[in-house]
Amino acid sequence: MSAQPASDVTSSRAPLRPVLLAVRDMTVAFGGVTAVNGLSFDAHQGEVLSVIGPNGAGKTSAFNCITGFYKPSAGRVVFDGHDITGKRPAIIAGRGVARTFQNLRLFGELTVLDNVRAGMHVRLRQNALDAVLHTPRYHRSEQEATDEAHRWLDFVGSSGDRGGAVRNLPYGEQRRVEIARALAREPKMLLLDEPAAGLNHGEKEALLGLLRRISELGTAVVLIEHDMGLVMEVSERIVVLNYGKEIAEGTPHEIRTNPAVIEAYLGSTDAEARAEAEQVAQMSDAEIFGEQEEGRS
Ligand SMILES: Nc1ncnc2c1ncn2[C@@H]1O[C@H](COP(=O)(O)OP(=O)(O)OP(=O)(O)O)[C@@H](O)[C@H]1O
Repeated sequence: MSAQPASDVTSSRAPLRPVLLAVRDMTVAFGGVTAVNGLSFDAHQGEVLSVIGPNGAGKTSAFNCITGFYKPSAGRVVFDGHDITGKRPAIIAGRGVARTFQNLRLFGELTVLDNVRAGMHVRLRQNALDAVLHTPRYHRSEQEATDEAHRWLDFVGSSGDRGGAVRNLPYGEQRRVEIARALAREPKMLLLDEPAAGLNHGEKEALLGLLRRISELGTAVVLIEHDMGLVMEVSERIVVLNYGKEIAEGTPHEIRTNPAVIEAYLGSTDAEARAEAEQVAQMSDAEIFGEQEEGRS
């Protein structure tokens, strides 16, 4: 199937790059709860797209369907021209989709380097015989993997001890290692579920730069995030969910001024969602967009 742009939503500044991910009429139901309700959106090659919405809006459920952890009850997911609807996570990962989770999923007892090398395992040119016999090819391939793991750790700005157990690193460092591991798969698309959660101000600034560097590699970044400052600064487009439905899609400026979005956040009974809305309301356009426009011109 050739992915057609979603027709039921509008964006005044449609990206010119080809569609990489096309989600169409996707519904996810758990018993009586419809977590995602007829969701359609596109993500384009190399863009940074954020998926936002109040708690329980269906963001993580949508991610879980795209990456094969849940099967949608209806609808289709097409990635890079392939129908991946309901396929297993390993198959979808093999197509070039990598992700991180809301809660860290690193191998805590393994070293930082081994965690990242685990991410590239699928790409290593080794066979079981090489591994058992420790052939020169095996040693070469192991050395290449180690060198590459160091490069990805440098890329994400990791400064912790790479030979020690990952669980001993501070939380923000572990987050970086998780992103390095996902990047080591050399994905076409990286989905990040709340990467800024638990980070301090400096770490969020570093994350912002990292997200831009990832998109400059040509990797599409799809982000679930509650930190509206980060979302508004880094995103080219934003998709907004509420009660499982898409209520808006557009540029940061369009989203920030969209009455349905303001209503969804300000009308929420969730204090965190209201705080997010206020955070955006208090930011000036120059604050949000000035630096971005400059950086991208
Ligand atoms: N495995 C599950 N079983 C039953 N209900 C679920 C399951 N996963 C999610 N839900 C429900 O689906 C709805 C959407 O949840 P989801 O976690 O996708 O929202 P979210 O937008 O990611 O929220 P948050 O911002 O809090 O992470 C919620 O009502 C949630 O309770």
